[in-house]
Amino acid sequence: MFKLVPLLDEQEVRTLREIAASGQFVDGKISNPHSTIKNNLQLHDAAAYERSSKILLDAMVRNPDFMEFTFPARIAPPLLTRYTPGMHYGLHPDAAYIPLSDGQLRTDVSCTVFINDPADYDGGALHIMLGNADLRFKEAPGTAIVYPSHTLHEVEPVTRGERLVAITFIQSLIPDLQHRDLIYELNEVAALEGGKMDPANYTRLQAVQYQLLRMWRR
Ligand SMILES: O=C(O)CCC(=O)C(=O)O
Ligand SMILES: [Fe+2]
Repeated sequence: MFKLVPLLDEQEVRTLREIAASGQFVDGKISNPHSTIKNNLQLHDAAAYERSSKILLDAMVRNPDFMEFTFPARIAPPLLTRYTPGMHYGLHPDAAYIPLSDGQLRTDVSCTVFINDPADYDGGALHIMLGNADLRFKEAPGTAIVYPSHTLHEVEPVTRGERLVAITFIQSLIPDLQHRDLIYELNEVAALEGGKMDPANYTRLQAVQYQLLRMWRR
């Protein structure tokens, strides 16, 4: 359902901060002109966007936790966004589709990568509602939180300092959240315990894993 993934090393975090420090940011409404709840800044600088999104995409694609949890078919180029005091992003579900240069991407999984230190700002937690439960994330630099795009979530107002994150959206090969979670769990347990199993039973377990993929992977 949710997963925290250690995504970036210190050097990558440093480079992304440098890119943010020298890149031009504009009002985030540029990509949601009719939004009344989005109040943040986003990177708007083609060269900086290309460099930063490549660092983030490369880190995602080589990270087994990220890949095995989200089953990406496509990942939108991650975008650096910044919140200064008074900025926030009100409660919303993510739009079902977002336009990309190579066609629309269906948002199954949303992702925030924390770039600056939580001690550098007050407020600014990513608040996600899961049924009646309220979850708040304000993670260490380099950590990513991945969560289902349909959940209602918000960025609480920043009251001091600066919140710098990268955000992206993933279209999953297994669009159904329950299916994706079940396959992830089954694969995890098989990877952790398979070596200790009677080989004949492990073969039977693999047959189930493969057949579920045939049924649920799109
Ligand atoms: O900044 C974040 O953590 C999330 C932003 C968000 O919800 C969005 O861009 O849709
Ligand atoms: Fe969102």
